[in-house]
Amino acid sequence: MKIFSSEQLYQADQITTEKQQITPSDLMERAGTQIFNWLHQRMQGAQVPIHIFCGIGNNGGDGLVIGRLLIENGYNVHMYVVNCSDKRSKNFLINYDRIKNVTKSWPHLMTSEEDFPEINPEDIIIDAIFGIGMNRKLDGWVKKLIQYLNAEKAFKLAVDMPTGLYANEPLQDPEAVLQANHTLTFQAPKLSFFLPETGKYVPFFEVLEIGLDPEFLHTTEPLAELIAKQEAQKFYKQRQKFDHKGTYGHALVIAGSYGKIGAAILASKSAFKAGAGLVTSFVPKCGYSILQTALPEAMVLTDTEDTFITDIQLNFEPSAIAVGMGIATEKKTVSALVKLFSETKAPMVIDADAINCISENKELLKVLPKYSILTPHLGELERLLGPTKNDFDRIEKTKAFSKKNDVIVIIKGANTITVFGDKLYVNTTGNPGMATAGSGDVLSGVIAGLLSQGYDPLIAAVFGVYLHGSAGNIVSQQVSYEAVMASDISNALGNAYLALFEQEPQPQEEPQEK
Ligand SMILES: NC(=O)C1=CN([C@@H]2O[C@H](COP(=O)(O)OP(=O)(O)OC[C@H]3O[C@@H](n4cnc5c(N)ncnc54)[C@H](OP(=O)(O)O)[C@@H]3O)[C@@H](O)[C@H]2O)[C@@H](O)CC1
Ligand SMILES: Nc1ncnc2c1ncn2[C@@H]1O[C@H](COP(=O)(O)OP(=O)(O)O)[C@@H](O)[C@H]1O
Ligand SMILES: [K+]
Repeated sequence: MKIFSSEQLYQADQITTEKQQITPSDLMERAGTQIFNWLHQRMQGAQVPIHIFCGIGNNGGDGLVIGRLLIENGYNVHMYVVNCSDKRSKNFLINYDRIKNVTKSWPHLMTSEEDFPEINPEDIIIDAIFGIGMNRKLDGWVKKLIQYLNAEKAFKLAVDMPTGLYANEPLQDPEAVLQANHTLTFQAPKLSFFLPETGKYVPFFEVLEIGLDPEFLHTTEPLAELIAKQEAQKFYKQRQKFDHKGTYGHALVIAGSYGKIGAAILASKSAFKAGAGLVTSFVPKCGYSILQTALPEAMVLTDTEDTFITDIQLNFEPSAIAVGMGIATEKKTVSALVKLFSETKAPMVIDADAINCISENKELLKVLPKYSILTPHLGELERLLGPTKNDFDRIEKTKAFSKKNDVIVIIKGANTITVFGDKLYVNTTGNPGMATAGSGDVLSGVIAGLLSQGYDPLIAAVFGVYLHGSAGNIVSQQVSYEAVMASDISNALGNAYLALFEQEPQPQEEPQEK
């Protein structure tokens, strides 16, 4: 699914009305009707008080449409206009006027704190104050209204987006954002829904299609691509009957130091689980017996040094490499990386301490192999790029880094984002159970396993992140978030592959009346 910017959505809006020869208020009617249908299906006429707060732009216009349709269908509706400006949009006014046709109780005009209504915990609040058109900080009584609504226990449903958030810009005032329980967003999710500073205000959302021009949606390069099952399925490469282990490549995992040999085991095992034909683990000498015992399928090469890596001597040509997990940042390890980066042709995942080595020794950037995949968590990313002001600034700086160095960067987090030049891929799988030691090592192994099977680096990155999160979801459903361990995620990779093509359970049909 595509994530469009607010500018692109306005453009889509305009093209749609032109091509479909409809008015903007027809489009607003579609949008409002979708939300009404959503509510009607769930409420089935229940007389719970519904408080609709409408701004003075088109988000407010949507709120007026929803209110009209609810009133027409006999719901218990209370409408308010958050009258923060006299500059009401044309389509707001059209729908303001239409309210007359269905009720004698005109929406309550709010102009100060004195107008805040009483709301009970079991009521419903609909936030149609601002959507993608909010263009400055909320202040005065409007900010107080948001805080007043946040303090209420009533269920809060945001129309298009919670008031106070921008679709694709950083948050300005965390104290002036509606804490929606659920958001119904039109046509495409917004980037801010997926970033830590803003996504916390969008715990649940659904996308409602409003029939924007399919050609525009199809041909426009989006701000970002959302990767869910449907997208991930397309990446999968079917195995052929006469394939043999050579077909799936020989992955090399360079990992571990004294006390951190587990990182090498987790990554090597995950490379196997992702489908690599052969896996060799390169570790300091102290890791030899540990690896041979813990992972008999892997071949092991060792450094001359006992406790950390100093010189990576190979006796084969790897088809893919994952390097850096638990290797520490000793001077000799940095020299080994310089040599590896300069001499190796295989596609490479660069993780953890290998990223820290780059941050501390910028000369490594000069030899960074093109199309390498860097997998930093936020701490590692900031060490690499320097401090960033907010989530959006971080993305922009990562894009610039990716372009400058011709590499793919995976920003790990709740919604991991893969960055390649201006392209962004936002992952949808994963859960807080994965915030556990070693889960990043598993990811590096998975991506190396995909690379070794011949997946293109960008696809290996995006698909690997999806599979890794999906495996994490499978584990957490079995054992709780708390009990997820990295080795469980690795073990669940097989089920993550199976889940890719599993049919979603169909909703049970109501039994027919005899
Ligand atoms: N294609 C689509 O996606 C479709 C979108 N649709 C809907 O339209 C919504 C976007 O509508 P929109 O452009 O009218 O913007 P909206 O969010 O109502 O606010 C703008 C108004 O608020 C004002 N204003 C701004 N900031 C302010 C502030 N801090 N404090 C005070 N005032 C402030 C600003 O005034 P001004 O800056 O001119 O003073 C302007 O009047 C979108 O979210 C969706 O719900 C559907 O109907 C159909 C298809
Ligand atoms: N709250 C979360 N939701 C989803 N995924 C998460 C969450 N927290 C962590 N993860 C995932 O777990 C992995 C953690 O990686 P990392 O921090 O490098 O772990 P480690 O260094 O211990 O191996 C990343 O892939 C990240 O996306
Ligand atoms: K809203």
